[in-house]
Amino acid sequence: MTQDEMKQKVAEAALEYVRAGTIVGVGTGSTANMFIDALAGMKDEILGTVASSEATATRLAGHGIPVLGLNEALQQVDSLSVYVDGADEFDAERNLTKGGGGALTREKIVAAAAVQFVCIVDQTKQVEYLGDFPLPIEVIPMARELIMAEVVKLGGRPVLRDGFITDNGNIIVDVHGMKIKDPLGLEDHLNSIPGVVTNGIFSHQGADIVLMATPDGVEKI
Ligand SMILES: O=C[C@H](O)[C@H](O)[C@H](O)COP(=O)(O)O
Repeated sequence: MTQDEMKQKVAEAALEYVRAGTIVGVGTGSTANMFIDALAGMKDEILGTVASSEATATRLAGHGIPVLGLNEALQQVDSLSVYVDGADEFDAERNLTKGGGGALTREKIVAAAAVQFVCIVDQTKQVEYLGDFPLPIEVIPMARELIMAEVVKLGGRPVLRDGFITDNGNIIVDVHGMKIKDPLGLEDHLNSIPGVVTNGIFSHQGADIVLMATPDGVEKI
């Protein structure tokens, strides 16, 4: 089975967590895109969606799936019923690294607004420790050098994501070479540096359920 076929299977499996009459948070990336395509079959059953990026909003709208702003949604309901999104890495405690597509900040916000975070991945994303995948940090542009210097002090190798601007108008610094043994502590520490918008460790907003596709089927972790 190819990686794309595994992504397809796990995207379809996530439909089980979509409840009729609710607002659904939708992630960003190639796996989330397959979920969006599958969700199109349920578009008349749900109240609407909240998108974690402009790209996701465009894809949802292309299927005729209603897209609401988060503020608008939370004026109608107390919380989103579920947030479905992919990840770049996950560990046994369902801590995640996200932001390979640069959508980490809005993803974290939408995840925080949902009762349940269902993460959809294929088996290539499973790790013992986060950090093999370079950790993205969304940064206010004027703070770039300050933050890169702080990352070096922590033992990481910061690399500016060349020519990339987030949906929020900021830049991304990818941190290479970190073995992340304390995801919660590093998430908090990096977020305490002035100029950091957020970083791609999802430990506070870790997944409630990871659905992992393997060639033998979809496992629930
Ligand atoms: O910013 C991007 C997101 O965090 C994605 O969820 C993550 O990069 C995984 O994407 P994919 O499903 O394409 O591997």
